[in-house]
Amino acid sequence: MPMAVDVDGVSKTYVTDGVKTPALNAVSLSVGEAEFVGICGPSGSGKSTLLSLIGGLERPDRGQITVFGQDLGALSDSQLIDFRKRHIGFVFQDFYFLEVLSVRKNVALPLRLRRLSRRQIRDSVDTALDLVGLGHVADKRTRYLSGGEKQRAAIARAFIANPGLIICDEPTGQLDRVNARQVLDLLRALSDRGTTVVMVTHDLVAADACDRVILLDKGRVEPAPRQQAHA
Ligand SMILES: Nc1ncnc2c1ncn2[C@@H]1O[C@H](COP(=O)(O)OP(=O)(O)OP(=O)(O)O)[C@@H](O)[C@H]1O
Repeated sequence: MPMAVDVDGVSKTYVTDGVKTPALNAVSLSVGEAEFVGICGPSGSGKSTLLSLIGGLERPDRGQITVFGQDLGALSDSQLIDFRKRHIGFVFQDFYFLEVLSVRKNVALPLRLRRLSRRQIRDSVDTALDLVGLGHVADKRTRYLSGGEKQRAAIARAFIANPGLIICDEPTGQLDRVNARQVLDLLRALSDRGTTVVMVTHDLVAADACDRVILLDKGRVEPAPRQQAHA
């Protein structure tokens, strides 16, 4: 399977007011193209740090992160921003919507950097909103959406520019069972059509929806549990 993400010997320590907090320690892992991978582990184990390093939002102290064959460490800050815009979609718990704008305008934002006509943007946004079941609220301001609707709008915004990789931090964390299922089904559909999905989650149902789960503990990857031999 071709690899979408390669993390090789990555360490990260935060330093705040002279206090060092190790977050990741010699982490190595790979995620295949179109794989849907969950990252689980106790609070403080380094899940969000790993996600932001893979997403190129932060840089590691040591080690190498390669996304679709590109060593992120070899890119300047502006090249990294450009790489993120072209290849990575983000779904965070805080939605970072421009709340005074409509759902349609928020979802269209990643397309504004592309040379597309208004008509092409409108068609893409309509298709994306239909896919996440939000066509009927396209002209509402995002501040008036429910939690589940906001999460689905965030997913539409993450995939509208067709990135190869989508990373999500607790996308079902604040949702009831029905809305969580819808979000997981959407992420599965994206993976089925070739998008790589990496998702941090505490939720067992969400973890169960993944092709594979990577366990972190105290900044290290836990070895995958061995298959139990049945008597
Ligand atoms: N910006 C930061 N500055 C200082 N320390 C940080 C920062 N971000 C994370 N940390 C620390 O790094 C460690 C790993 O944090 P991280 O947020 O990656 O864990 P997590 O597994 O995502 O936790 P949670 O499940 O609670 O969100 C923790 O000890 C945390 O306090």
